[in-house]
Amino acid sequence: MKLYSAKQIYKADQISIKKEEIGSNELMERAALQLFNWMHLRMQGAPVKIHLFCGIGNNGGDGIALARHLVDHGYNVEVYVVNYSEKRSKDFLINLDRLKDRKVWPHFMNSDDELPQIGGEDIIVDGIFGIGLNRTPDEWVVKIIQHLNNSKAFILSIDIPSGLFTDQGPDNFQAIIKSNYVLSFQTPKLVFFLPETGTFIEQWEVLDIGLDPEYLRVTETDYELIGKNEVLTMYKPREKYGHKGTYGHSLIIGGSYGKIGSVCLSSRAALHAGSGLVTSFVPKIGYSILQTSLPEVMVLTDTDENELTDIKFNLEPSVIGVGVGIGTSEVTIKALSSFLKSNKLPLVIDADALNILSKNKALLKDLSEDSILTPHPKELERLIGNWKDDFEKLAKVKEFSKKYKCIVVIKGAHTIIVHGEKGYVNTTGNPGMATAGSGDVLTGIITGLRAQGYPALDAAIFGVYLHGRSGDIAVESTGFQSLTASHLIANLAGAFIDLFKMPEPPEVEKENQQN
Ligand SMILES: NC(=O)C1=CN([C@@H]2O[C@H](COP(=O)(O)OP(=O)(O)OC[C@H]3O[C@@H](n4cnc5c(N)ncnc54)[C@H](OP(=O)(O)O)[C@@H]3O)[C@@H](O)[C@H]2O)[C@@H](O)CC1
Ligand SMILES: [K+]
Repeated sequence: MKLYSAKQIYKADQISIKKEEIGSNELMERAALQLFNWMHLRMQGAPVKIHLFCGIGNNGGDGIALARHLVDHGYNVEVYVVNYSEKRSKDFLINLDRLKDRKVWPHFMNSDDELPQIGGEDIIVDGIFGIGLNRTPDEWVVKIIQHLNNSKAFILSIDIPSGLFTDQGPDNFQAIIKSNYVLSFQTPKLVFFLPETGTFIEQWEVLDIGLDPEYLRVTETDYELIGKNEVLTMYKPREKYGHKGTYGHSLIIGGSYGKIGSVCLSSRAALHAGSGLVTSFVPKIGYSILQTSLPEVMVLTDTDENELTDIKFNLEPSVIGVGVGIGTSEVTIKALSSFLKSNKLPLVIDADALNILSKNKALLKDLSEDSILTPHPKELERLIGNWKDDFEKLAKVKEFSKKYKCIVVIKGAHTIIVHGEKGYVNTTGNPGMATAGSGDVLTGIITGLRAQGYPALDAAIFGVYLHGRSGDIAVESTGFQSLTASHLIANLAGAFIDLFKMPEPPEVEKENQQN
């Protein structure tokens, strides 16, 4: 699913109005009707108090139009206009008049007005600012936002939580509505998925207001949301006459004394992701451990007992996953450096290999093209330096990706895969996956997919998706706390099978024969 920028949404809005020959207020009416239907379906006329806080732009206009529909259906509403500017939008004014025709008089809130009482069981509709926010709200508006956040009421935001910029980081976190539910028009916004701003959104849903499908289809976006539909187009079915050679050979290079487990996890994950063959390259200390725990995996060893000192092998793997558990000792840095200098094969690079690259940036130019780097936030900071907000981070990663012709997997609650100018935002996974070895499993999965001939970008996107999906399946039986990295491997099969599961049909009520 494409994540459109505010500029693109405004453009879609203009094109739709022109093509359909409708007034902009008709588009607002569609939006308001969608909002109303969503609420009405859930509330079924319940006499709960609904406080609608509306700005003076089109987000506020949506709120005012929604208020009219709620009034028409007998709901208990109170409307407030947060009067932060003289420049009321045309469609806001049209809808204000329509509301007044119903003898509903909003409270116009100005800088020195008292804040209204809001009960814990009430509902707040947040229509103060939409995607038109372009500067920090005034202090008195921030106070209203804080007041709403401090209430116990359920907050339903129209389009985007008020105070969140659509395409840039926040400058005042106090000025943002903490939303329980966001009904977002046509597209979710990128900020819903970034670590700094995602916390302002508990749940979201898209309402289709019928913006021009042609424009939406042909328009390229900087970011895409990755779900099942997106990865299904990447999936490579197995061929009847395929053999293990068809599905590639993964080489996992890693480990040091006390950290052989990471190699076990990566190697096992590569196997379960479908790699035809898997070989592990470890210090001697890892030999028996791997041979005992993973009979399917072949093992090569370094000349050193405890750490990697000389990475040499005489086989031609399809892909190499390197870095888990290697540590950062001088000899290992040397071994990795000379390996990278001579290597031409596709790479997946993780953990201490990333830390070594950070300290020896000259090595980055030795990476084979389309190498996949999988840093967690700390490793990323070491690689690209710190950032002032998520948008600066993304911009820096894009530069890095272009400079070194690599793919960067920014691990997080919503892992983002960056390739050049484009970012892919993953939707699977859960907090239970923040556990030891989870990253080693991801490295193994991506390596295993790359071995099977998935292009680098597909392997990274699909791998991240599958890893998260396994976590989501696992957590149903483990709970968050007890989920371990091994569960992620054990449930990988389920994640593959789930790709082809049809959605559950809606439950049809049995007809009552007597009526
Ligand atoms: N696109 C679509 O398809 C559809 C969109 N719809 C809805 O429209 C919403 C966007 O509406 P919008 O453009 O009127 O902007 P909105 O967010 O209401 O802000 C209002 C104005 O406030 C101003 N302003 C900004 N920051 C400020 C600040 N800190 N303090 C004070 N003032 C500030 C700024 O004007 P400025 O003063 O800069 O000229 C801005 O224009 C969108 O989210 C959706 O809900 C639907 O109706 C259906 C179709
Ligand atoms: K809003």
